Amino acid sequence: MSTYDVIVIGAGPVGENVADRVVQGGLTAAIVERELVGGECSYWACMPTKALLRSGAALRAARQVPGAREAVTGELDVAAVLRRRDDFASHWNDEGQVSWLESVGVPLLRGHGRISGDRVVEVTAADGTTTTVTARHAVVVATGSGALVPDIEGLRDAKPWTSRETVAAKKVPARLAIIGGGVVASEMATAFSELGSSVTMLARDGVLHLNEPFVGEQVAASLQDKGVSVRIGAEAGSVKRNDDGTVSITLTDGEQVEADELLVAIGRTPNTQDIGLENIGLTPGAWLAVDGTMRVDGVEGGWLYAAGDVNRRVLLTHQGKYQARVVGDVIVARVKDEPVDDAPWGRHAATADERAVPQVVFTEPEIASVGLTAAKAEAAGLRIRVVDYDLAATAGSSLHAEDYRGHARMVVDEDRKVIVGFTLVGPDVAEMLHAATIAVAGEVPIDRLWHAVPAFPTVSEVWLRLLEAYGR
Ligand SMILES: Cc1cc2nc3c(=O)[nH]c(=O)nc-3n(C[C@H](O)[C@H](O)[C@H](O)COP(=O)(O)OP(=O)(O)OC[C@H]3O[C@@H](n4cnc5c(N)ncnc54)[C@H](O)[C@@H]3O)c2cc1C
Ligand SMILES: NC(=O)c1ccc[n+]([C@@H]2O[C@H](COP(=O)([O-])OP(=O)(O)OC[C@H]3O[C@@H](n4cnc5c(N)ncnc54)[C@H](O)[C@@H]3O)[C@@H](O)[C@H]2O)c1
Repeated sequence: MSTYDVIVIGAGPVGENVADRVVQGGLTAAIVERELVGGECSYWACMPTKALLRSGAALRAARQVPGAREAVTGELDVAAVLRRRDDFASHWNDEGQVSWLESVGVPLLRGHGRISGDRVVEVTAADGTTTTVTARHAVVVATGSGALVPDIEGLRDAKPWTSRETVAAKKVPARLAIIGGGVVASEMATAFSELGSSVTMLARDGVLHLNEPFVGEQVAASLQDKGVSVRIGAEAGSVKRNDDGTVSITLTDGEQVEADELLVAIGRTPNTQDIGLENIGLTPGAWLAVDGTMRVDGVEGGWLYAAGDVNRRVLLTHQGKYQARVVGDVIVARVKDEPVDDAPWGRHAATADERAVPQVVFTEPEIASVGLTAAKAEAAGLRIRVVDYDLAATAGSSLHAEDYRGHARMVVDEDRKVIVGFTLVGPDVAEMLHAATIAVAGEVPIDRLWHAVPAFPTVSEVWLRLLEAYGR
């Protein structure tokens, strides 16, 4: 039996960062991983999806600028795009990340981790051997999430693609159907239509419908321009994999959709089914509810923490890594009996999870947003003012691309005169997002923002236009 100060279960981006932070704080930590060190993000999510999307975006960008456009004489090289994707997924080999763990002094325990009692974790290796490790102070669950597959008749038997199979696809299907209208569905519809698939998107609840309304409208319109059949309101009733390998989807209105592959992208389920939660009075398969310092609710002694996707606060890598820094620091503070600062915006509170989550969706157009939408701000009881501006109406955007189309929205809390939400839609808006994140997280007063002068001629001049529209 080995003992460490902290044991982390799951070496995705979040678990890795928890372990690193704990060790930086002077404690010992070991990490348990059953698959690849680096987790979903490195091999089947963020990195390979963005690699699949980037070549198409670069081609579009060149085609939107006269002079460059004339130099583009061909179409996307699909094989080269897939090779680049393979490189960004490190060929599904985690040697690089294992070396990093070694370099930061975190032992890796390969195998499936299960909590068998208070602060005790059993690790079952691939050959079936089991090792028991004990944590002196804390166990952190960072086991992430997997694709949710709904109970639709015939769906599981039809062996649909989840995000994993789609992201790692060796060839591009001629016809791809997608159930879902969220982030994965929208990004993969963009990527695969640009790689040559004929895509049908069954977006029961709309396209990116949790964002500002203009987001889904613009993304749906652009997908349609690419030839994607965007079926808002369409719901799959049953699914069948045919003898010739194709898939037939019967919609609830009776219509039939035929495809070569079917991607199911309707959200995530927590990886907590088989981690021993029943041994400590928690429910297997449930999301782990946590307090503001990521300590799991209802565990006597307060030794269990959960960070990243598994706590359902925000299912994004950067936000999970932010939680990891909070967890690592708060465990160290508690062990060393140092003050815990878990007040809003304190060092040991993941306040931004509720107030300032940035996200970029790499569709065409790109979506960059932070904080609350107007609808969510109103639902939260804030007295707001919404300011909109046409992103195409700046000198910077007209230079950036011919026929630039985009939109910006700023949501102002009228009682505090600070921005609580910001959304940008348009080509290459991703890199403009951090200014908005700073304004929202920093609660920068509108009056002071007038002194943050955007450089001319950049697209970010939209900040000045939004302030002018708001008035002084
Ligand atoms: C297609 C797709 C694209 C995405 N794109 C983006 C993006 O562009 N930007 C972004 O911010 N987010 C993106 N996300 C979300 C992002 O991937 C997740 O938020 C992130 O991976 C969560 O990190 P995590 O460490 O919590 O979990 P994971 O990355 O899921 O890692 C959990 C790790 O725990 C291991 N594990 C699980 N159970 C056990 C066990 N019992 N014992 C041992 N090990 C275990 C798993 O093998 C895994 O390695 C995307 C998601 C998907 C599906
Ligand atoms: N660029 C990024 O930041 C990025 C990219 C991909 C994924 N992600 C993360 O991964 C997570 C998972 O993405 P996702 O797209 O699977 O989930 P999602 O929650 O973004 O979207 C799921 C969609 O499916 C719909 N839906 C739910 N049940 C359905 C059903 N039975 N039939 C039809 N539609 C149904 C929902 O209304 C929603 O529109 C997201 O939370 C996101 O944060 C992020």
